[in-house]
Amino acid sequence: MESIDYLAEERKKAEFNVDEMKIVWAGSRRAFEVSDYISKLVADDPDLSFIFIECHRGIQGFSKEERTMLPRKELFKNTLRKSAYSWKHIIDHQLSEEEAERLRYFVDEPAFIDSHLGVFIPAIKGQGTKEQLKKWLPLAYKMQIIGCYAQTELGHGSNVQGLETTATFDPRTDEFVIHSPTLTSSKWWPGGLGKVSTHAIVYARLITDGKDHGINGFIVQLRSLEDHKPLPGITVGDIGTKFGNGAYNTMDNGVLRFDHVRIPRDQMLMRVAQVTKDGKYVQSDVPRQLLYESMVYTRQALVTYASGALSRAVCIATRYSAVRRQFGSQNGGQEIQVIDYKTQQSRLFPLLASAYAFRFVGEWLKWFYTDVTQRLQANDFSTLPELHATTAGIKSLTTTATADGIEECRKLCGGHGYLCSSGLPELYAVYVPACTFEGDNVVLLLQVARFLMKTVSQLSSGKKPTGTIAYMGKIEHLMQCRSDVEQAKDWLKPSAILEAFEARATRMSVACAQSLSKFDNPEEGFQELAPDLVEAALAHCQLIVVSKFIEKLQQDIPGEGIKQQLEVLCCIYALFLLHKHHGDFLVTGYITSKQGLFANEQLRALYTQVRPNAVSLADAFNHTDHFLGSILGRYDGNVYPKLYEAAWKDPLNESDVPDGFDEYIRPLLKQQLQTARL
Ligand SMILES: Cc1cc2nc3c(=O)[nH]c(=O)nc-3n(C[C@H](O)[C@H](O)[C@H](O)COP(=O)(O)OP(=O)(O)OC[C@H]3O[C@@H](n4cnc5c(N)ncnc54)[C@H](O)[C@@H]3O)c2cc1C
Repeated sequence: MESIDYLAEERKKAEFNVDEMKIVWAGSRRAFEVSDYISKLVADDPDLSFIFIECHRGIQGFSKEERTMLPRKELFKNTLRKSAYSWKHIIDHQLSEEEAERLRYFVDEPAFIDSHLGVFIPAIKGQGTKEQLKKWLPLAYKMQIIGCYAQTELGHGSNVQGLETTATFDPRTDEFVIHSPTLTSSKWWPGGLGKVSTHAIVYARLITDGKDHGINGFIVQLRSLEDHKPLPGITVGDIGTKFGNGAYNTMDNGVLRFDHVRIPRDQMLMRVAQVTKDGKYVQSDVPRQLLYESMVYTRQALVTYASGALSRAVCIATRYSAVRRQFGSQNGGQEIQVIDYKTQQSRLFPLLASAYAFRFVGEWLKWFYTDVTQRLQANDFSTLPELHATTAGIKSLTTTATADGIEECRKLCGGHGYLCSSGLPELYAVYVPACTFEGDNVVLLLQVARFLMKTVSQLSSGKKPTGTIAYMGKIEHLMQCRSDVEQAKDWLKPSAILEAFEARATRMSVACAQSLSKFDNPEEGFQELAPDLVEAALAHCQLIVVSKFIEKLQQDIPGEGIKQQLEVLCCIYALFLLHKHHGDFLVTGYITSKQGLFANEQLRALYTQVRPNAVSLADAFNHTDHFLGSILGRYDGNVYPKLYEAAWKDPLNESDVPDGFDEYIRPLLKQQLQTARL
């Protein structure tokens, strides 16, 4: 039977070509085609016809339907099955590395394989010598070994220098002895460690000849490759159930302890520093920051994932807001679609705009990361500090905004948003640790602040700032200029927006630097002023996102109405931030309160402009119903019958009379609690 599209009227209102926008969203026609093909491969799961996999309740293929209802052990086993099944797909369909990454993305289930491919392999690539790459990468790429990234300990995460695990060199046997000297030195959190990984990159204090040389990475085998049992001296397990149903509980985040475990000397990752046979510590000319290159890689990737996660929540909330009606029926007509309420628009449309903004800054960050890594190969390390600060800052900004945005989308869906079948609770639960892993978001902004303070302090020495901090080169102008906005529509000019964000960021950084200079001890000053420094760092990062969106619009973007829509979204993103952080712009003296009110007036007008296009802008994300995993966000908008249907699939509804009636409900009703066995 032909299905009805309940959102067809909304789709007819679009003032742009949705198919062309899908390509802009994907980054290129090729990227779109790969994503489209792989997402459908996963959603349709064609191999199911001949593969029979026995599983709890008959779950097969890439189904996600019952994930939030499964007990942890079954959930985890099912994830193992899906990972193996994905790997089989990758081999059977001879998928490229890019396609394989897309496949894992659309399978949409955190698993050990993510740590293996996403951090273990990049860590070896970034920190290993040529010989080490030759030995370990083929094994890892074929999954003959499975690895994880074991840095965080029970006692220390953010403070990497505080890690306690030791790697002491024994020149007699040419080995390192890996040891966990205290309870707090237990490795704690690494994904894939608990139950699956056979190997780990273990970060430990390198000790040779009684001297501590700081933290270094070591490849350590944890489990037998025959029976998967932990090797002698290794204690390893899962750290326990995490937040939410389903969600990140598919991942075996682990705990690991070492009791004097010996590994050969050549399992120390030696690109940055070496230990010779006689125990001499030799630092190479490669900067120590490269030790954390894999974190930089992961952080830039997390920015694109942020746009993906936010776009899912926004897609669900936008479609549902167009389906949902409340109040305002006249003469027996239909009630108002909740998407037409200005309050709904003022909460939803900035998130829609943010999803696009994060997409474009993610695209740019990927380019920047590639550019810096190419320079590194030519021993040019000049842009490495900027890359560190930028990936840290943009990861922090986008993941915080995305986690908050998903929760806002849940609220935008009212009561039904609280049901797991809306897809939003699980999306939030699975996403929110991104604010913590790969660096706590506040700690990351403090790193950006250090970079900014250094930049400001170097301005007087004549060092010309470049790249994302080039704007500081215009410090004299930016410290004294005033906004020339005279009416609301003047805020549509990219130059007006850009100067506002540059002036605000510069003034906040300079104010922090001036306050810092009053302290005799700069470190004490930094601690005291940390909240202001975090705000200055955020202002700088918001400027980057806004400026990259504006830069994107300067490119040639073909397609009917595409550029106009993106211009509207760009202005919504920037003016929403200006409205939200109104105080910053006022206090730093760049705008008057009247100009602030103009920004808000313009914002409201932009919401009206985006309204007819909202559903189509969400369609342009090209999410399949399988990937969205949401009844509220269904493409066809057929929400109510499907919600009703889904309720009856809950295990509680398997019988009319619940298990426990005889023991606990009947005695209550019959006033027999005194004799009941409770
Ligand atoms: C789901 C998940 C997966 C993970 N996967 C891995 C993995 O694969 N491998 C791995 O090694 N680790 C992993 N981790 C660990 C993760 O990297 C750490 O949790 C993270 O770096 C934060 O460190 P922490 O837990 O020590 O937080 P803490 O640093 O203890 O943070 C606690 C609070 O203190 C604040 N704080 C800390 N330092 C400062 C400071 N200098 N100034 C101001 N405030 C500060 C923070 O902002 C935060 O509010 C994972 C964590 C999670 C949640």
